[in-house]
Amino acid sequence: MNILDKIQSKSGQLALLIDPEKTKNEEHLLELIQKAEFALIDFFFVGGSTVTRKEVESVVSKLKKNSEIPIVLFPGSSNQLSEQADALLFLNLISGRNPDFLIGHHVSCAEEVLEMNLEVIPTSYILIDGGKMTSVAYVSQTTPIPRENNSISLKTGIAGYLMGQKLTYFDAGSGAVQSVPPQLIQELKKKIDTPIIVGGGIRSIEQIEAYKNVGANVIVIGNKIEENIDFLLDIETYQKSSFRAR
Ligand SMILES: CC(C)=CCC/C(C)=C/CC/C(C)=C/CC/C(C)=C/COP(=O)(O)OP(=O)(O)O
Ligand SMILES: O=P(O)(O)OC[C@@H](O)CO
Ligand SMILES: [Mg+2]
Repeated sequence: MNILDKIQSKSGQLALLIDPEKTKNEEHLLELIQKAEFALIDFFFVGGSTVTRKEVESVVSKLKKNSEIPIVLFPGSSNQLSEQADALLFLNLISGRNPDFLIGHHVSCAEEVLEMNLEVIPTSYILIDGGKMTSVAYVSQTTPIPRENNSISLKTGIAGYLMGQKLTYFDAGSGAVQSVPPQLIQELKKKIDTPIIVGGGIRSIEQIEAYKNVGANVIVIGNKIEENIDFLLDIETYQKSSFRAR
């Protein structure tokens, strides 16, 4: 099954966001992989707003060597590529109006990406205000959509779909204080049939459950696990109890 089909296949899948700038120690990465496997994590997302190609390649090759969990590139720029990954989110930052993040990075890496053996997934990337300035907003020099304005967020999601994007990623930004309103996902799900990813500031099993219930296909967790790797043990317990309940 390709990665987009796997994303589409059900709601409530989990992605662990690995920031290569914060995983330079191999021992730590191996512990992360082992705990992620026990926790039945569905995807590794790899990327960051200020990461170099060398850092991406090094982390991806270690993940590939030590795990079967699919690796999805979540790039902050046109140089965050690695042929050893399984898929690339070809992000279009459509909540913003910065041409570099709408088309510039894409042109820079176009020929190279076309020749790579990667599944390329055209993705609407929509930043929602998460209650603090985030690295992504700063680096991309874009303004997130006001959190309470579901109408703009919804229309942006629909516009991306009409432009042919295969996936919508709502992000409140790494370390957000408030995560994306679940209601937004519920509303967009009623209107379009492509899958939805949500991330930014997700720190509890209750939030994971809430996003799963509104039909989010993939729920991304980064900072919470960077701060406390044992949150993966809570996820393991949750996953095993929800599998039993089926
Ligand atoms: C087409 C290609 C290859 C790239 C597109 C480039 C675009 C449009 C990127 C979107 C904007 C952006 C900068 C996204 C970064 C996403 C990301 C991996 C965020 C993770 O945030 P961190 O950088 O980890 O934040 P911290 O500083 O909190 O760690
Ligand atoms: O690090 P956190 O806050 O979990 O955010 C994950 C990701 O969606 C950020 O782009
Ligand atoms: Mg980070």
